Amino acid sequence: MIHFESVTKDFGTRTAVDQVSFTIDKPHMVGIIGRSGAGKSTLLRMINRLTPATSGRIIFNGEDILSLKGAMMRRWQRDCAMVFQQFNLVPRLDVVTNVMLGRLNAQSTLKSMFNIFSADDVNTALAALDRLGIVQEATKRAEELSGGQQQRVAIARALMQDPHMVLADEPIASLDPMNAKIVMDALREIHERDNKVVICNLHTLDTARNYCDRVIGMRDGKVVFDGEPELLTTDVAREIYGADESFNEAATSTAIDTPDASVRKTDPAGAMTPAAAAVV
Ligand SMILES: Nc1ncnc2c1ncn2[C@@H]1O[C@H](COP(=O)(O)OP(=O)(O)OP(=O)(O)O)[C@@H](O)[C@H]1O
Repeated sequence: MIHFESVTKDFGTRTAVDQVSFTIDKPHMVGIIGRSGAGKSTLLRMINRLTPATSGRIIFNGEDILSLKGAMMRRWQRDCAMVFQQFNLVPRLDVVTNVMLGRLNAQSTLKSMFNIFSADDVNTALAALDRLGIVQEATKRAEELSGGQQQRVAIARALMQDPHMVLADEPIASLDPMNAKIVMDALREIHERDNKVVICNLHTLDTARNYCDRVIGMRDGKVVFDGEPELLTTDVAREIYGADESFNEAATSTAIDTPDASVRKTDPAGAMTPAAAAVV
């Protein structure tokens, strides 16, 4: 599906991502972990073309997406929707318009300039908000919502792009554990129900273990671990984080409580329960 070949990013003399190669050949939910500065965000931003790579190739459907330009590049950016730590909503715009902004790349410049959306756009946006359990907030301004709600709006906006894959750059880093769980449940549900690749940068080991099918560990720009979460032992984690014997996993925990042992084994028809969605 997507193949990384010696992908490298230098910022001046600093190599943020160093010859990274791996393949995602199944619609997995992939977690990327590592200490601050390991290169996680830079890697994700290169996929989405927000940060230009220094060298290497990222092949998707036989095409090197790092060489796409103009309309083809914008098309690719629509195909791999990005969710950010700080949500990146337009605070004064209402929620449903924020969601419809996910369609901007798909319509004419004139329509985009005046935020002209069709009835179909409105209905699709409302359906996305409904799926995320926040359709009742559709007419509120984005700034009136809690952080967890705003992140769900951002995910609805990503869905509006009808992407091949969703990239999430530390989507729960600004959230409390309850909201973190709701947002991770939502990403997992998108992965399971729509069979989409979700690549998620995470600070916390327990979240990666609970939600991801595959975990990639980065250290100093290099991939130092790539495997199923079951293989992510404390020793391996110590290696990824470059920590000594005193390494305490709890220090990387968001304490997300997953009551049913593992959400990775939930009902594929809908991992996010309305009850969970209604809490925020
Ligand atoms: N625009 C930039 N200019 C210069 N250096 C940068 C830039 N962006 C990132 N870096 C450097 O690249 C390295 C990797 O940064 P990156 O943000 O990718 O790491 P990260 O693993 O996502 O960290 P965090 O978890 O703190 O977000 C760091 O040393 C960082 O200082």
